[in-house]
Amino acid sequence: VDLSVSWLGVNMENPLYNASGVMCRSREELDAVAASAAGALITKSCTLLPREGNPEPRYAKAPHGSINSMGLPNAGYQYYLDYAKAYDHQGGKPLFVSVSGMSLEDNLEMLAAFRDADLPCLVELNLSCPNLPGKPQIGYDFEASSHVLSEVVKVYHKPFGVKLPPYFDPVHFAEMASVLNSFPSLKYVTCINSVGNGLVIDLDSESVVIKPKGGLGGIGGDYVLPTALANVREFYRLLDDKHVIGCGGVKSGREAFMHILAGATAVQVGTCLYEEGAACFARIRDELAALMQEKGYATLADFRGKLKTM
Ligand SMILES: O=C(O)c1[nH]c(=O)[nH]c(=O)c1I
Repeated sequence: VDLSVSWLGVNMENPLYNASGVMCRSREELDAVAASAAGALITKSCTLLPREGNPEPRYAKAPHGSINSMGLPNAGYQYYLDYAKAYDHQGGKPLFVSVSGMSLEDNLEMLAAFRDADLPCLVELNLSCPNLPGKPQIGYDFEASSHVLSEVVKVYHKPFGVKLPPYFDPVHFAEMASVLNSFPSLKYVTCINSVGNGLVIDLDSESVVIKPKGGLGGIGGDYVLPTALANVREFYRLLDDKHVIGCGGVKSGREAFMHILAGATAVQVGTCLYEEGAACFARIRDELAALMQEKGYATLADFRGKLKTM
């Protein structure tokens, strides 16, 4: 079977890569993803200046997934710009850069720097960090999203993507799709970011499991698969001439297959990568290949977006 994906001028030998935020904050972590069976890699969302992030513990494994309130810890955009400048873009694994400025001005300054560096990597603008106390998720404010994107396209003229929060209402899917469709150079969306502000309780200690925000954090893993699949399918259906990247609940070839069936061009792995390590990519890749073989599909295009309804 052929697991390759070619999209937006990049070629991936398989559709799997890390979710931004997991195994991608340092060059050592990024190199580990690049050295694994992953088909691509994406950096931790970056800010203008380096950030420590929230107090620890700020990530915890939960019975069916994970909770995190990292608070955007990152080395600052220059670090990832330098990594991108040194990266072997011809090596066959596309590098994506995630940008999540603390303000529109910061986003524009970082995007101008990436523009001027004229690198082959694709930029993913994060509109959905749920863990900055006092800062609402841009993606939940349709007017703010439209304003941010209007300013972004004045500065950044190359194709780019956005990381979206999960939506839970058909009216919201339609509203956000309408905003996104008015930006032709916005060529992909990654659905979904963690399900914001969940609360995991440990019964033995009768306590929350992470320190920031009284224990509130973004939820990932098995808990979010149905929501992730719904967002992939709805935006696949509603967006014009854009790709959808699936993220959420992928821990085997089965969930990767589901995301692609729902319309995903490629698929990111977060919680499972955090817990299992980079070996998960070869395992999930092989499971996906076996599933395709079993079902008689030779390529991803044979079943992409072909989810049956009743
Ligand atoms: O807390 C984080 O750093 C974080 N955590 C997430 O779950 N999603 C995000 O986009 C971010 I920027």
